[in-house]
Order: sequence, then structure tokens, then C-alpha cells
Amino acid sequence: MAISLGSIADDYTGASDLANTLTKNGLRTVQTVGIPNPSLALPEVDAVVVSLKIRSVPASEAVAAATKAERWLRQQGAAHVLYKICSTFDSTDAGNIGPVTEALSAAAGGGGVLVTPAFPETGRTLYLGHLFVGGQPLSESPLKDHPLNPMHDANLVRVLARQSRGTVGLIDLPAIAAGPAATRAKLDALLRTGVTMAIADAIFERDLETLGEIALETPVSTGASGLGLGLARALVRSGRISGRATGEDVIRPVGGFSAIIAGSCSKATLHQIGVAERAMPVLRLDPERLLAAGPDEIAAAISWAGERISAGPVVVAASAAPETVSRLQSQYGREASGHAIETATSIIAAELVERGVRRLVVAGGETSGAAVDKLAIPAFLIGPEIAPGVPVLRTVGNRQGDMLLALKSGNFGGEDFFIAALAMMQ
Ligand SMILES: Nc1ncnc2c1ncn2[C@@H]1O[C@H](COP(=O)(O)OP(=O)(O)O)[C@@H](O)[C@H]1O
Ligand SMILES: O=C(O)[C@@H](O)C(=O)COP(=O)(O)O
Repeated sequence: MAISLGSIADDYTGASDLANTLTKNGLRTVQTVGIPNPSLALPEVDAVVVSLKIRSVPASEAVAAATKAERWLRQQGAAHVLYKICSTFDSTDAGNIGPVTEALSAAAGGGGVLVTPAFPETGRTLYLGHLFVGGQPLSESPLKDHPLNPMHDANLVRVLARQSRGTVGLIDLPAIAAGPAATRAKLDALLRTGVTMAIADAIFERDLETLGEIALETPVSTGASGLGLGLARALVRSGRISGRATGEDVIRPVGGFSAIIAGSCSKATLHQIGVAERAMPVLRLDPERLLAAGPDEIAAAISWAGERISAGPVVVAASAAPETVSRLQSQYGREASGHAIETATSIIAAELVERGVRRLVVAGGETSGAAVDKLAIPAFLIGPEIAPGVPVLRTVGNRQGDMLLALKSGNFGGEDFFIAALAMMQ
């Protein structure tokens, strides 16, 4: 199998978001969980997205895992590797976007790297280096209250510079709107001044098409699904691939029971849980008790859900509003509380699969990573899109047999997302 595009995603929901965009833009794509075991039979594809859980780990761990994945992707034939980050640039001053981008660039022999989290389809646009989420600057959006990486600066040149060794520059919209030649000239000019990573503005998909074309001339780029769109369209335009991907047969029914596990505390997910509550039973976990009385609270949740799943879907949610999250974090610490809750939700997910759940929706990037790891699912095929950035996934080589999943980024999806997802998963 020689692939045209390789990607390393810093979380699992982000990986399925990117795989969805690549599929929609004509690339046959598979999402692997880590570097796949050589014995796993993968289909013939144009692109592989390796999902890692490295968004919120120490930078040295993220660099080690990403460079290993890069080596593997190059061995599969990838001439270009996209480091898939969050469209809201989720990171801290310690990393991991800067350190990983610099390590991937060094592994590929250096040169400048284009960096853009723009994803217009979900309202993420970038102007003069400032990221907007819908109509708000990043630092005024709900991301200011993220439990793990609150974002307090919308200027991404500054944000990236604080977590990087090299110099960060800006390719502004006027250059990009003037087309590939002007963008290439601007990048070259920046490189001559010592810039190693260039934040690139993008508002419309045509900006990302230009950036995709330029990125493809380099070995590494960093961005969200918008840059994936640009790269995929540039590959199809170049004639290197046929551009005839389809995800329809991926959603063949799998039967079994269905469940929803939520650990995202984003505004969108909190609203979606409220809407689901009108249609199905919802158990709201008590995070205080989870931290204080761990196994008992987990066992109680499993038994609550186990008694109900044969009658229809259930939701188990740890998600809480920002005030509750900060109270818990000030008592137990940010990482410790996040980690304990992820462990709990992943155990609940795995136990429900033991009890016959075969259709599973997980809300939250870290939450999804923990659940998929616990289930030890090796890879996914990409099915049709439920909402922008969220496809139906079908497991490949899963020990419990075929399952359908949706891994929802916290901020994605309309208010009836959970009901819409289950309607597509039979
Ligand atoms: N009630 C809560 N209090 C504190 N942290 C929570 C609570 N519920 C979930 N969390 C943690 O918040 C984090 C949410 O991150 P994630 O799952 O990536 O969601 P998102 O996709 O919205 O970023 C996880 O680490 C999760 O365990
Ligand atoms: O790019 C995006 O916004 C998503 O693909 C993504 O990575 C979101 O992260 P989570 O909200 O942590 O799932």
C-alpha cells in the first residue's frame, strides 16, 4: 500500500474529523489508533490518519509518539504528513503544537511549515493571525473555559511563539487571496528572515485550497480539517489520486444496543445532553463522588445503564458547567480530575460493550481517546457525516466484532446531535 497523504492527529475525535474531510473530498481514508500492528489487514487507501492522544500530555511524550508515527507514515509512502491539531488551537505554553511541529519538520529535513487551524465549515476562521470561533475571538469564545487548555489569547502568532523554539511568522490574507504564487513568495520571504513556522490566515475554502497546494510542496504541515480539505483537493487536482471515495457501505447495520458517553464540558455538548434528555434516560455522574468514591460510583453507573440498554439508548454524562468544573479542579487539580473522569467514563463504556452495546457515541476528545483505548479498537473505516466534522465510524479488526461509533468533538454538532447520530447507526 503506497499512500498519498499521511496524517498524525493529536486526538481521536480530531482524527475522525479529518478522516471525514479527506473522505468527503475524494480520498479513500482509514483512521488507525496508534501505529497499527503489522498483522492488521488495512484496506487499499489514499490516506491514513494515525490517531494519537497527545494533545494534553507532556511535550516530550507527544514529540516521541508523533515522530514514531511520522516514520511509519513515510514508510507507507507518504510524501506529505499533516499534523492534525484542533481547529481551536487547543494547547498551552508548554505545547504541544509547537514542539511536535518542530520535531516533525526536523525529521523531514527542516524547511518552513505552514500552520493554520482554520476550518470555515465549523466557523473557525483566521484573520491577521487572530482565530475566530463563530463570531467571537478565540479568547472570548467558550474555549476560554476549556477544562484542560483554556485559551486566553486569540493571536496565534503569539500563542505558537510561546511554545516554540523557532521564529513564528504570518502569511496574511492579502497574500493568500492573491493566489498560490503570492503565497509561495510570502512564505519564501519569511523563510529568508529566519521564520520556521508560518501561521496562515484563511477565511474561505478557496484560501485553504491555495494553502493546500503550497503545503503539498513541503514535507510537513500543521492544521485542522480545513487544511486537510486543501491538501485533499490539491491531490485530486494533481491527478495523483482518482478522487472517488465513498463511505456509504460503512454503515451496514451491526445490531446490538446503543449508548452515549459524554465527558466534554463544552457549551455545545451540555446543550446536546439537555436535548437528549427529552428522548432517552440520562445519568449525570457526580464528579465529586467519582473522585472520592471512584469504583462505587462507576459500578452504580454501569448497573443503572445495564438495566436500561435493552429498552433503548441511554446517556451517561460526566459533563458539567464551567463553575462546577472549576470547583472540582481547585479541589483535586486540573489533570487529576480530568484523568480520573476519563478513566471512569472509559470503564463504563467498556462494560456497556461487554453487556452488548455495539453502537456507541462518545462526546469529547480526551473522553473518546480514553474510551477507544480501553476498548482496544485498532482502526476505523469512515462512513457518512452526521454533522460537520463528525462521521459514522465502523471498527476494523475489533475483538468484540463490528461496531459503529461516533467520536464527537466537544464543540461540534447541532442540538439534536445524539438523536441524529443514533438514527444513522442501526
Ligand atoms: N464534571 C467535570 N469536572 C471536571 N472535569 C470534567 C468533568 N467532566 C468531564 N471532565 C473532563 O474534562 C475534559 C474534557 O475534555 P474532552 O473530553 O477533550 O472534551 P472536549 O472535546 O470538549 O475538549 C476531560 O478530561 C474530562 O474527563
Ligand atoms: O479540529 C477540531 O475542532 C476537532 O477535530 C478537534 O480536534 C476538537 O477537539 P475536541 O473538542 O477535544 O474533541
